[in-house]
Amino acid sequence: MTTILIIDDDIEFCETMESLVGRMDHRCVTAHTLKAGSDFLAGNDVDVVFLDVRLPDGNGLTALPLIKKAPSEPEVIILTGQGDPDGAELAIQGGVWDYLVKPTSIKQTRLSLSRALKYRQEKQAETPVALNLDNIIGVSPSMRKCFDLVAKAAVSNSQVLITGETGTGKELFARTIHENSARAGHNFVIVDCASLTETLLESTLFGHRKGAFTGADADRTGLVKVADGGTLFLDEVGDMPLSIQRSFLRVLQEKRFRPVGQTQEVTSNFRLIAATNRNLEEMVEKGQFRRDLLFRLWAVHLELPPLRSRKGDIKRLAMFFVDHLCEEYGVPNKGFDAEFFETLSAYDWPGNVRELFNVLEMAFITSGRTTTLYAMDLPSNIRIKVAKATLTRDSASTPEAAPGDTNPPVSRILSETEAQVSRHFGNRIPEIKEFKGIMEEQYLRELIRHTGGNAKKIMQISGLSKSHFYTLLKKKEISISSD
Ligand SMILES: Nc1ncnc2c1ncn2[C@@H]1O[C@H](COP(=O)(O)OP(=O)(O)OP(=O)(O)O)[C@@H](O)[C@H]1O
Repeated sequence: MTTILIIDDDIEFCETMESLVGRMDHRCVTAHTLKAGSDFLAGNDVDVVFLDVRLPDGNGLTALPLIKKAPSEPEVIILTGQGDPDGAELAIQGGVWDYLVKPTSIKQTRLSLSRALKYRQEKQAETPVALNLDNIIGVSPSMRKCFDLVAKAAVSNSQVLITGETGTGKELFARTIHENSARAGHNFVIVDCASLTETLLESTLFGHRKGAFTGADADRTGLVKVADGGTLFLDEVGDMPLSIQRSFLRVLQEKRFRPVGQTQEVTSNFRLIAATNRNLEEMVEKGQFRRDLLFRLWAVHLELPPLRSRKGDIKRLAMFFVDHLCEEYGVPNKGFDAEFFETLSAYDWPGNVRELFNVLEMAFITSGRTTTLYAMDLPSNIRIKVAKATLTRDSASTPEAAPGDTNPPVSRILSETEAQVSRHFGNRIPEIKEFKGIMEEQYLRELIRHTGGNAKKIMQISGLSKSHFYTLLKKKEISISSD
């Protein structure tokens, strides 16, 4: 459903907008401060933001760049009490869709909103959808942005620079770009610049003739040549010595090079994807990386987010990887106890997806033949860190705050339902009874979690009678203490 966010401190105006937007069949959310609006944008998909200029905690125009950079990259319409030509100019330069001065007519507001939404729809339809992303898991807005870039990179031939912390999937994304590109029928060649000495890196990249240096007892084809027609993936490019950066820049420009000890040049039509977890701009400033090479590398820049900033993906990644382990070990699929996921989401994952997969494999092995994975199966160092962090957080937060999870409860119910449905039914649409059953179960689990199992709050929020609530728990086999 299309979501419209109104950031305005005029409560009466917000109510008028809510009714206008509601009549257009869109969801409308209001925020009366910049902070409340930004918090909502950080965790939710928003299509259009109506933004006031003078707000109690700051100026809307100053906050515009941050609002435009929110994960869902919303369109922005400025709706201000004071018309100001300079402000309008500033806003348009900042990429706003429209600049309206209050009071505006209903017709004008509707028209502006409809146009912004139409533009957004067209913009989103531009993304190629035929990508094969079978091995990449992620539904968070930041990952969806990465998929859009993968799609653009796959249809182009330009250099790609992938940055991100260790274990965020740089190699996986590089391979995915290659496999979705016109070069897929040729080699995907990996060179790890960090693991080779300067001399070895040079001969690995460009090849050498027999006898070119001590130990060169046979001709060797360089990996740049092996990547002819395909993709060369330079991992840890920040570790490439300056002397090789110079020769490599020439190879990138001319697509020809001379193997060590050979007089004739060799050509190679390769596409370069480079990756690093280092800050190349900083390295350029310190004279450790060539600026001209950096400019060449980042024709397309894909920045992979750390796992701790997209905790909504942890559950799907875990289900994907444990299913894969079950298949590999030839055992029936395993289920998960709710606390298992809670512990995973409460941990910070400094080693990102690689660390998550290692931990899951340990838990999988510990669980032996049992058909469910419990938090107890996780390595004790993780459980201890989570327990300590939760204790510190609990003493400072409200009882309703779930550890490590910043999504609103309704989003959690919906995303849990979606995950369960896709797990059980794949692409098939379930019967309505089955679907309702799953949704009902997720609602109950979230309700218990949100209230910490407090019966009075449960009845207040849900409107259920005690007996009805306990009948439902029994039917769904949910125990209030373990959930
Ligand atoms: N979004 C994802 N979906 C599924 N698997 C993922 C995802 N991201 C990473 N992985 C898996 O995590 C592991 C680490 O990924 P990868 O080696 O690509 O990370 P990296 O960023 O290149 O790490 P490093 O910087 O240490 O070289 C791999 O097993 C990869 O398949």
